[in-house]
Amino acid sequence: MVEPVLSLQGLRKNFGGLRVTDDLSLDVLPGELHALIGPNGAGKTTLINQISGLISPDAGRIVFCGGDVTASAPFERAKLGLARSFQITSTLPNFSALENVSLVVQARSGSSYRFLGDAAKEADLSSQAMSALQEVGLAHRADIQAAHLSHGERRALELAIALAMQPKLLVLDEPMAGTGREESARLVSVLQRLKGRFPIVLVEHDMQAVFALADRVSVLIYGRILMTGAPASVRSDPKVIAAYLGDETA
Ligand SMILES: Nc1ncnc2c1ncn2[C@@H]1O[C@H](COP(=O)(O)OP(=O)(O)OP(=O)(O)O)[C@@H](O)[C@H]1O
Repeated sequence: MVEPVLSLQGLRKNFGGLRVTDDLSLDVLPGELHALIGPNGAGKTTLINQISGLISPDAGRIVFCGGDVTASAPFERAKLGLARSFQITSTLPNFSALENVSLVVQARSGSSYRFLGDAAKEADLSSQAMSALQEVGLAHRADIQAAHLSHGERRALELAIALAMQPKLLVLDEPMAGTGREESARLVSVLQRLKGRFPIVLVEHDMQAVFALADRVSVLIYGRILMTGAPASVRSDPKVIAAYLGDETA
């Protein structure tokens, strides 16, 4: 049996009297792009906040790469390789695209630069950061301040930052939100290229993107998984159509 990279086991979360995560179990397998879809208020953000450690579940367990991280802080999970890219862009606006990625490469590499001189260190940081920018199609914008990038380019920059972290799991919270049709298509093709290298959990309302990218889709309704399956079977499932997709499949 394949060991899941991430295993959510019987998670439960209440906000006051409202049960937002309801005995939820879900496995993310090596290399898969696992999309999480569902109507507004279904509990998707609350769930990924529990995965990244911003919110503690009231009950249940979160196992990441074989270890129990239920009680671990977000930075501890990040150190283990759990990378999350936020719904609201989180780049440093006054730094160039290259500097934004270089900072992450530097933080990750840490003490491995101890024996290098400043110039060699600088060159190595830049070349690693540049190759992450290349992978997301932003190399030609390397010297532009993040504040001056388009919305879609900033989303791509976030992906480059996530790549530079060399994650064991990448959690993406609505990467297509606020992007136009063209930018969204460009992000889909970047994700097409990245997928398979590490598992990705993708929360996204753009169903075209979800069905183009996902290996498996989980549908969340009222804090519960209604169904997990291949995109084609989810898309044609009467329960899913009734609860969420409606006309979107037409
Ligand atoms: N900190 C909180 N305190 C109280 N209620 C909350 C809190 N965070 C979320 N909720 C409620 O929990 C429910 C699920 O919210 P959540 O943001 O997880 O849904 P979602 O599926 O991500 O929605 P969307 O697609 O609109 O982003 C909603 O009813 C929301 O109002």
